[in-house]
Amino acid sequence: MCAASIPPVAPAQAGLFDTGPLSLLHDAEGGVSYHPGLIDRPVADQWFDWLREHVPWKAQQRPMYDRVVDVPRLVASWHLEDGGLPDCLRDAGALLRDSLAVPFNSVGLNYYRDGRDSVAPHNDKLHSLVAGHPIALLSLGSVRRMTIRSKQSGHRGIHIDLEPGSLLLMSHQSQLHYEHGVPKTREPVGPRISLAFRVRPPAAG
Ligand SMILES: O=C(O)CCC(=O)C(=O)O
Ligand SMILES: [Fe+2]
Repeated sequence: MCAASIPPVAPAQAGLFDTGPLSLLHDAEGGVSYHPGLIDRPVADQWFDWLREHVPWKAQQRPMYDRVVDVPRLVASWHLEDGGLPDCLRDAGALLRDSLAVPFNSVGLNYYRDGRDSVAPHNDKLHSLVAGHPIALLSLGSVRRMTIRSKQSGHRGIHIDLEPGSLLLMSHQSQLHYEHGVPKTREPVGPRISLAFRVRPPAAG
């Protein structure tokens, strides 16, 4: 079980978001914001260790032009109602649902083994999201840098270092106008896991 020896959820000492959210982009739905220290570091580390070892990580492939290429990270996903949902994912989901008042019902996990793993610039697929609700990315493990860039050419991107225990909140609307990604790096970075909480329409699970 994850987090068996500690309280199910331990938001940072000073309270949820008290360590200072950073507003990165604005729109009518809250834009994009960064919230360091959502989860206390020892809890974040314990969740990371447990998930890394116990999640049935999947290597995926996808077509690219006339080839099939490896997706450069490992993934997993759960519906938050699933019986086999690990405790720490249930706790993290409950914390986010309660504190943000968003009915998150799914979590997608990304495992970046080292600096060669990445996610290319993209927006999350809007057809499999319920409009009006944000995407919440909870980071565990090593720091990785995210780049967020306007889809309009000529705009410089924003770079944000995603620390363990932090939350990045992206509005649904932001997915229309911005792309986000975690580029590969030659820096000697350790492994990182991100938990992406979303509100899926019932049919999409
Ligand atoms: O690892 C991250 O923080 C980003 C993951 C992501 O963009 C996604 O799962 O769609
Ligand atoms: Fe994404």
